[in-house]
Amino acid sequence: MTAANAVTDPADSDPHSSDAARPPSGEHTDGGGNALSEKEKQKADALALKRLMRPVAVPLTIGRLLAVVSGVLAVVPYIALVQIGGTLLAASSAGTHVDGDEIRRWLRILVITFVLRLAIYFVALLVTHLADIRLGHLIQVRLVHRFAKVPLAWFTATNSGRVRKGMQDDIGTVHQLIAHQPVDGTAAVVMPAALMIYAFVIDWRLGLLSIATLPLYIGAMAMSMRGMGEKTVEMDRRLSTVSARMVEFVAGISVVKAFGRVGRAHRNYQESADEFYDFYLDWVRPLVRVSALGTSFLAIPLVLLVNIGVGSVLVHHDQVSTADVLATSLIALLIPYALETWMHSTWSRQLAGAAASRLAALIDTPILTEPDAVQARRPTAHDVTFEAVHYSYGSGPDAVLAVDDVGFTLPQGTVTALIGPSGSGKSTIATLLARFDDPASGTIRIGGVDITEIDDLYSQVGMVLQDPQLLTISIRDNIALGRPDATDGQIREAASAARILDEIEALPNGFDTVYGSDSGLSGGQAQRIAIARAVLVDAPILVLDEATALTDPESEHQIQQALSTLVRGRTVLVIAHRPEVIKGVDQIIVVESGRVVATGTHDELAGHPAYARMWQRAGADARLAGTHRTGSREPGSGTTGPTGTAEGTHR
Ligand SMILES: Nc1ncnc2c1ncn2[C@@H]1O[C@H](COP(=O)(O)OP(=O)(O)OP(=O)(O)O)[C@@H](O)[C@H]1O
Repeated sequence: MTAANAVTDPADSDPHSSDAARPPSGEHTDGGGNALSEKEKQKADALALKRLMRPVAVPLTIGRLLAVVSGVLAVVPYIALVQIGGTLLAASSAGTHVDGDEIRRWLRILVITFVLRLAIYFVALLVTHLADIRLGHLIQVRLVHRFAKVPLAWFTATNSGRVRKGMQDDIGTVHQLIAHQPVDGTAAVVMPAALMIYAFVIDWRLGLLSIATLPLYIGAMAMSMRGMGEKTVEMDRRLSTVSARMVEFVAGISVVKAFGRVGRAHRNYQESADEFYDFYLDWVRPLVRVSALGTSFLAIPLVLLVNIGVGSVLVHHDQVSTADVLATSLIALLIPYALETWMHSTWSRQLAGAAASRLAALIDTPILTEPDAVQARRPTAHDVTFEAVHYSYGSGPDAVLAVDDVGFTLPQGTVTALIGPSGSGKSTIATLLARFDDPASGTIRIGGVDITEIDDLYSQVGMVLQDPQLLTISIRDNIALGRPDATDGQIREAASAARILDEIEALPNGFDTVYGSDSGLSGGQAQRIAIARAVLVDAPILVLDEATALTDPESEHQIQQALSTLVRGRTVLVIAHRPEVIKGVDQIIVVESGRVVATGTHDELAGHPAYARMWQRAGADARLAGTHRTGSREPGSGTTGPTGTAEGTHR
């Protein structure tokens, strides 16, 4: 098992295990998808936490044991104090010399145990902090590995918000628990327990006095803690919503601003923030009153009054010594402090439980099955077949059926255009070929091999999407993304084939220019860099999202040229958003409402009603926009269509 895998059991990460079916929000359901009760949720949180902490269980146990030793050692300075006080008082009441050796001996013991206790405490914290750093790293590595295999369709704005919260906030919340709770929480129980026992050993009445106000405090705190678990979970859920809404808002800010709808888009975030504020205020207001009352029972003046006041009476009746009273009074002052620490660590534990649940859910995000290392295959031919493929976005009543019983073949070395109205399922069909997600049913094969069994599918299927997806790294690395071992010569060749070499060299830092940081690029330039990337990968099958729909004629021309080099000799599937770009292709597949309604060449489809509808729609759109720059005609009109992406790409 690798370090990264150690965060969860291999069985835990099985995408088909019940855990994998858990929603990624950290919201719990039972096997049947029913919501769990708050008690069950807390139990699930505790289990998730235990599971998350498993890789660092040993150092955490060491931290706890050291905290026990440190807590017990905390008693010794008090014993020394009582002994020193007793020696001084005995000498003063007998009118004899103070036994200096005795005093010095107890002073030495006091100092040594005090320093030793602090040192052990420090080592305990060091051990747990190192464990925390290791665990944080393991979780991050595990998450990154997991996300690399998660279907792209999963990365909605809401899930991306959850990833951000998991990677940043939740790992931070769990830190408190791993690095501090084992030591502080253990010491907070052991130290007061040991001190209390010692107080009872000194005198049972003084022992009782040292904890006299404690029941009142515990009563008040129990009242304020009622329903705390449920409230904490609720608070966390609401915070997650606020966080997800904020991410949604920020992700769409450019569009929102462009349409002057900041107020409306902001409303979702504002509403969730307001709801959180109201919830928090309602919860905390009465809590503060009760806990203020509880804390007053442990106030120093009250504790001293009870201990020294009643203690003096006992001294007066010669039942105990003054030193005994002083020692137990000091112990009485320390107990509330330890209690506070304990309460704090209980609270941290609850918060961390919810955070751990969310992290566990992220770690278990369902992934695409990987081909078995032994059975993984490489196709020798490069024709593509879709057989009875179904695919839906989401599940349950909200599921959107995007691909409905789709079947077709892309013969090797041909260009096929997918065409259909907006929302008909073109992009979904095309991205299924690159395994952005797996179909709910049906099979996709390359050269007769099921794509789920193909080793390194990305060397078989290249993609050029409308959004070129450049990263904030150098242009060189952007081009070499799919082939990091490519030489400079190969990268330059790819850039040249994509008609972008001269423009890259004209940049201040050439290929070293960091995209988006040193320099921005026009849409057309970015698109050609994406084409250079695909040229370099040299995959025999290519998925092409018609990339020129939104560019100006000059850019379109350059992209056409780059694409014509790229598609040569490959099996190509073009997602055509405009019918006028498809006239020269080998095959046209018309899609409507997720179904293939017609297949053939432009001429074969000339009389087909679905194909005719496409052209009518395109004509209407162009007239509406007043930008019918291509002069397209409906099929059968006897006029040749325009030169478009696919025509330009036809071999
Ligand atoms: N991430 C998503 N979540 C939910 N539904 C989605 C998602 N992406 C697409 N859909 C839905 O799936 C259906 C097919 O969408 P798809 O993007 O494949 O169509 P398209 O033909 O490529 O559209 P366009 O030409 O506008 O790009 C549509 O109903 C769409 O609303």
